[in-house]
Amino acid sequence: MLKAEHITKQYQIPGGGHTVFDAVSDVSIELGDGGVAAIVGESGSGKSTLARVLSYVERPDGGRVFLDGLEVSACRRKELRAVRGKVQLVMQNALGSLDPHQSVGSILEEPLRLLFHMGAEERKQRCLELLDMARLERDTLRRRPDELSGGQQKRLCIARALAAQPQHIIFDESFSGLDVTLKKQVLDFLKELQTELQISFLVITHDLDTAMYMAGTIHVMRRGKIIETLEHPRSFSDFQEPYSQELVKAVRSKRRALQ
Ligand SMILES: Nc1ncnc2c1ncn2[C@@H]1O[C@H](COP(=O)(O)OP(=O)(O)OP(=O)(O)O)[C@@H](O)[C@H]1O
Repeated sequence: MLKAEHITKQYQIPGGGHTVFDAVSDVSIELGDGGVAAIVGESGSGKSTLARVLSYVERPDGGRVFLDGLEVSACRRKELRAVRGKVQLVMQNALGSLDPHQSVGSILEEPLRLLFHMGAEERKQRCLELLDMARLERDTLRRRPDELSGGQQKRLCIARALAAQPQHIIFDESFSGLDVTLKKQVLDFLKELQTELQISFLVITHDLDTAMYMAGTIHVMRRGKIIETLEHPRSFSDFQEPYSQELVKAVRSKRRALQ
């Protein structure tokens, strides 16, 4: 269970001297083991900042983050080693987050060596399993990331996240930049994977449609705060907050534009 209590994260206002603002303000959220949740909100609402705090890439300025009862937000670097890899963050820019000089094989082998100290033969075997899980051809192993399609690059990022044997994977706008058909393929693949592995997924998106398609629990975020949380919404009309209704309108107009 990943649990955040009263998280606040501040940044300096650009050009504002030492004046700070709350990018995330008093957010509490719980991610159970298994299941899919989503955070939806427009650009700048604090979603990525919260994702970085939840995956202990950044420390909060206020509040606490717990993983299975361990207060990770208070852990020193050395203490974090025990839980390294348990929360994985998959970013929007797949290619940018992959080393272009490394082969797919060495990208996948790195976490296996660092986290599990696997020997060469075991690593090779595990890499093949990871490719299978991510529905990538086995001969992908020798290729470089820039030789893969956009969809394959996303799958590689997912395979790399899976290499760490995580309990939670946070997908931060990981599906934007894909065309409609490819996006649906990736989302369907993730749903299958989640059912198969029972890892908890947190999907971060500005698109309410994606959130509804993927998640059982939907948190709506605005100006650093979670303003509405719905469990298993059946339709857009379940959303009550006026801002959530604005997101609904955005989905409807996007659907009209695609017709
Ligand atoms: N490292 C940083 N330093 C200073 N300000 C930052 C930093 N990271 C984010 N911010 C600011 O914090 C606010 C929230 O940004 P964040 O990226 O978390 O929003 P978001 O909802 O993920 O947006 P998007 O959907 O565009 O990625 C924004 O005003 C952003 O400019």
